[in-house]
Amino acid sequence: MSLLVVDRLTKSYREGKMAVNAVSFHLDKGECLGLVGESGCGKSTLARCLLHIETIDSGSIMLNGQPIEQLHERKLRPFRRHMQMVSQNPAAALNPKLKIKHSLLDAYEQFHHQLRLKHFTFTSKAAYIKQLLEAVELPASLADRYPHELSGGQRQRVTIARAISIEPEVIVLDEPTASLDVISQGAVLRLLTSLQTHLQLSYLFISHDLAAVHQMSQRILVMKEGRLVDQFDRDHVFHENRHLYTQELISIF
Ligand SMILES: Nc1ncnc2c1ncn2[C@@H]1O[C@H](COP(=O)(O)OP(=O)(O)OP(=O)(O)O)[C@@H](O)[C@H]1O
Repeated sequence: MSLLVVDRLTKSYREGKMAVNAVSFHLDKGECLGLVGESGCGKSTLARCLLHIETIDSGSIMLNGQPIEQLHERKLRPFRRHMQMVSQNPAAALNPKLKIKHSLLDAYEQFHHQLRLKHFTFTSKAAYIKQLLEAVELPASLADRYPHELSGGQRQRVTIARAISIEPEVIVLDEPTASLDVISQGAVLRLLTSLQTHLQLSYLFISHDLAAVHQMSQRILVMKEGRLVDQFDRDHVFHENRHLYTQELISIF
């Protein structure tokens, strides 16, 4: 059974203009599914709909076989811990007034009563924070700093640490390296791949960059103007049957 099944998900902001138009796909356990498309094609809207940050117009979202698209906060809670997001702007994702250690405890404090951690252990706040920082290859000394005292790459590692802190099954990675320089981008992608293996995570990896999507993903979805126009296994990227739009993306690959 697939972990996440999305069926004909549709979202419009304004009458007649679909940001996401009847998008269907599934994500299997342990898989990294790539979603590529140019700016404005609806990738972030799709991500926000999956996380219930946006309401949807129609369609369904099944997580572990349960439909979640209509659930309201109380009933949604048990599912929220299974799906986390890392977004493109770590500066906006972290509260500037909180020290890193407090941001890292945020998800644990919300969900601790329903957690049974397999990889991390919570013996004390300090020990837990140390494990999380280690997992994303950051020094423990960063725990007492504020977000503005970190580099962009370090901040993104903190948001990744926060996402994995409650050991979700799915992480939606929405352009996780968009704000980073090329060297940090490579390092963060390698970290994400290593965490995926160690923590048995499933990713929906969203990017406008086909090269990054190709590096990370076993299967790739291509989105254009709100619709999925192509999907294929990683090894079939150069196949002659690729959609014209995919071929365009490949030409700038
Ligand atoms: N809050 C909003 N209100 C109205 N329209 C929106 C809103 N958010 C996005 N849109 C519109 O929906 C469409 C899809 O935007 P979205 O941000 O999902 O695309 P994207 O592929 O993630 O782009 P980018 O990579 O630049 O973030 C665009 O036409 C955008 O202008």
